[in-house]
Amino acid sequence: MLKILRESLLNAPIVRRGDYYYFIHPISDGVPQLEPELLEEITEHIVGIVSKDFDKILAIEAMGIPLATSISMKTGIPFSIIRKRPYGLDGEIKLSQETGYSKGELYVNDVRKGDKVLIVDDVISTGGTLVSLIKALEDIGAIITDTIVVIERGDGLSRLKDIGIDIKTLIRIDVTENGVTIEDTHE
Ligand SMILES: O=P(O)(O)OC[C@H]1O[C@H](OP(=O)(O)OP(=O)(O)O)[C@H](O)[C@@H]1O
Ligand code: HPA
Repeated sequence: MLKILRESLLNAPIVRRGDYYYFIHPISDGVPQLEPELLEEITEHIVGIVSKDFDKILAIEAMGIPLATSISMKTGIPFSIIRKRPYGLDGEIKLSQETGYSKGELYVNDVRKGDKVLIVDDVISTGGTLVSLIKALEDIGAIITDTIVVIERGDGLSRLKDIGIDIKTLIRIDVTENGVTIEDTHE
């Protein structure tokens, strides 16, 4: 299972971003090109494991977008995007995003109290992005039916668990200067 994802991760190039070993992969970067077979394999898997009662998919810009598009087309459920730039719309919420190699802002629009949302993203690493986003959605009063992330690295998942947030991931990897190793595939 998840054969294409596993093989492609083992071939991922590594670059340094400060002290951070960053892997480059079609799902997390859009380069090398994203083959439809890989997207299909991942989408099938996601649709099979998430709770079915969401009425909106929330994608985190940028690399949550192809995943959300594909899940949306498979389920018929719409998606909106947590953007990196503001629109100034009524009710827009700004939050800080901190990863292992960057700091910035995210802007939530189009989520209301009682909305049942599925959050989707490509990678969890420090967990900084999801901690901020999930707190903001809880403040709005949205119901998070599931959070699904394709690739897990680092201690982000346990950081979320420590504050009572459970998410699902497809694969756990380790990244060093020599490349990616696969620690676990969550079938
Ligand atoms: O767990 P964390 O340490 O917060 O890292 C995870 C975040 O890092 C990437 O975001 P980035 O803004 O680099 O992504 P993009 O390439 O999708 O724009 C990824 O898409 C996650 O949103
Ligand atoms: N590669 C791609 N996307 C990421 C990474 C990484 O190493 N860490 C967090 N998002």
